[in-house]
Formats: sequence, structure tokens, C-alpha cells
Amino acid sequence: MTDKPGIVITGASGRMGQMLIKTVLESDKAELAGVVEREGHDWVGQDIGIAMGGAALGVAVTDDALAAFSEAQAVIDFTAPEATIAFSKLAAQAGCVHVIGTTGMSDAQIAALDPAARDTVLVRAGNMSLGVNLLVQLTKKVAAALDEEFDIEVIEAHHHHKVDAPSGTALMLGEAAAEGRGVKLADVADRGRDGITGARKKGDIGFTAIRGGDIVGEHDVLFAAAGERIVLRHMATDRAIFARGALKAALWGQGKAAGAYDMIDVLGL
Ligand SMILES: NC(=O)C1=CN([C@@H]2O[C@H](COP(=O)(O)OP(=O)(O)OC[C@H]3O[C@@H](n4cnc5c(N)ncnc54)[C@H](O)[C@@H]3O)[C@@H](O)[C@H]2O)C=CC1
Ligand SMILES: O=C(O)C1=N[C@H](C(=O)O)C[C@H](O)C1
Repeated sequence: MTDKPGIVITGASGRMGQMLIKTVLESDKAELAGVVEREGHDWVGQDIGIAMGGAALGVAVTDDALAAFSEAQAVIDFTAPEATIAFSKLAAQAGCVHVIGTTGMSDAQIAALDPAARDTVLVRAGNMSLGVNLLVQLTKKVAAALDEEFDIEVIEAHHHHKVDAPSGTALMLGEAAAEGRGVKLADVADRGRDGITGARKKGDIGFTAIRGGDIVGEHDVLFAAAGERIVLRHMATDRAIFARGALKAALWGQGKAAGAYDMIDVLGL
């Protein structure tokens, strides 16, 4: 027994799940308390070290999330929307901080997290990296300084496995641009142009999603006016940046009052 917070990673076999497990194992501030995969996955029951192709770690992959959460202080969850909603209820029941990196959640799915946030600390962000959260603040500032003569476009690129578009990060950047402009993103978002779209509507915030190869995650916020352009850019080349941010959030959440938080709160930006 140590006094380091015990962390459970859900979606253990996923791209982020494996990165998160490595990050927790390398940390001297936290311990790996458990790993969860979905029922029927062939990793369930195996030692996580062996499943990941290394030495045994003495932590078995389980599909019993509540049992795993009950032995931990925080859950880091980069899975899928319906799984994340179910985990939010179990994390609240177990009294764990719930760090959510899952993207592609509808407004109704995000609202379904509210009851859990009344009982526990829930930190959710479409991007857990320091760089992107700084970019969010810069985007808000630049959008506030410019008028509608500057067309705002958010362009993102990701690997070919990604299932949701626009990315969670693109939506964070779009929200920041809209907030800077003093408008609601839902009123001005232009997503998925195709065919005879008509000319661009002044004040719209456009989104473009590129999918290909192994791109980790790239985001541009373009402010384009007659005669000049400003581009704010973040390029992720290593998923470790998301995992480090998520672990920071899990540690930050210890002892905090129940509620819904984001990475701007965690990073104090
Ligand atoms: N917020 C951030 O900083 C970042 C967010 N993401 C998001 O994280 C999510 C996962 O991304 P990847 O790891 O690339 O996907 P992935 O497809 O490699 O992994 C998802 C994992 O979740 C597991 N899973 C699904 N349902 C489950 C359930 N009910 N119980 C337990 N496990 C379950 C799957 O079996 C799989 O192992 C996506 O929504 C992605 O957009 C990814 C990178 C950074
Ligand atoms: O699915 C991914 O890979 C990523 N998802 C997040 C998003 O939707 O923005 C964050 C990062 O860009 C990688």
C-alpha cells in the first residue's frame, strides 16, 4: 500500500489506453490500480503487461468496471460515448475522479454526464494537451480582436482510424472562436460543405476534416481576410502529450469539490 492515487484506465487495448497505461507506469506520482476493457474483448482476464507484449505486471484486465473503480482514486477514460456515460455513473458510485478524453459526444450525451458531476469530480476535454489548451485561449483572443471581415475556418487532420468528425479539438477551437466573437457556435457553424453550397456566409465558422495514415492530430485556426491571413496551428506528433495531460487532471482532481471541470481549469490557463 502507498499513498499515491490509484488510477484505472478504461479502453486498455486502445491507442490511448495503452499510452495511458505506459504513462501511469512511468509516473512516480500515481499507481496503476486497474485496467478495463469491454465485455468479450480477448484481453479480458489477461495480465496487462503480457497483453501489451511485455513482462507481467500483476494487473489483470477486467470487464467489471465498478469493481476496478472501487479500488481506485481516479479513472482515465478514452473510449466511446456510450461507454463513457456508463463509466460516469460507476465512477460517481465509487467516488473516483473521472477524467474523460472521449470525443464524438452529442449534446444529449454530454448532458447525460451531469448527474455524475454532482457527485464527483469530472474533468472532460476534447484535447488534454497543454499546447492545444493554450491554442484555445489564443483563438478566443484573436477572434475577439478581429471583426467579421476575417473568415474563421478550423481545419483538422487525423489518422484513418478516427471515427468522429469534426474532432473534439476542432469543436473546442470553434467554441473558443465563437466565444471570442460573442456568438453561439451552433448558430454559425458550417460543417461538411459539398456541392453547390453558395458563397460563404459572413460570420460563419467553417470546419474541414482530413483523415489519413497515422496522423496523430493537427489543427489550424485560419483567420482569412482580404489581403492577409493569420494561422494558429498545433501539431501533435506523439499521443503521450494527451496521456500526460490526462494524468495531470487525475492528480489535480484529488480532493477537489464535485463538479464539471476542463483542462483550462486543470492547467490554470
Ligand atoms: N481528449 C484527448 O486529448 C484525446 C481524445 N481522444 C479520444 O479518445 C477516444 C479513444 O481514442 P483511441 O484510443 O484512438 O481509440 P481506440 O479505438 O484505439 O480505443 C478505444 C478503446 O475503448 C474500448 N472500449 C469501447 N467501449 C468500451 C467499453 N464499454 N468498456 C471498455 N472499453 C471500451 C475499445 O475496446 C478500445 O480499446 C476517441 O474518442 C478519441 O477521439 C484521443 C486522443 C486524445
Ligand atoms: O482520435 C484521436 O486520435 C484524437 N482525438 C482528439 C480529438 O478528437 O480532437 C484529440 C486528438 O486530436 C487525437
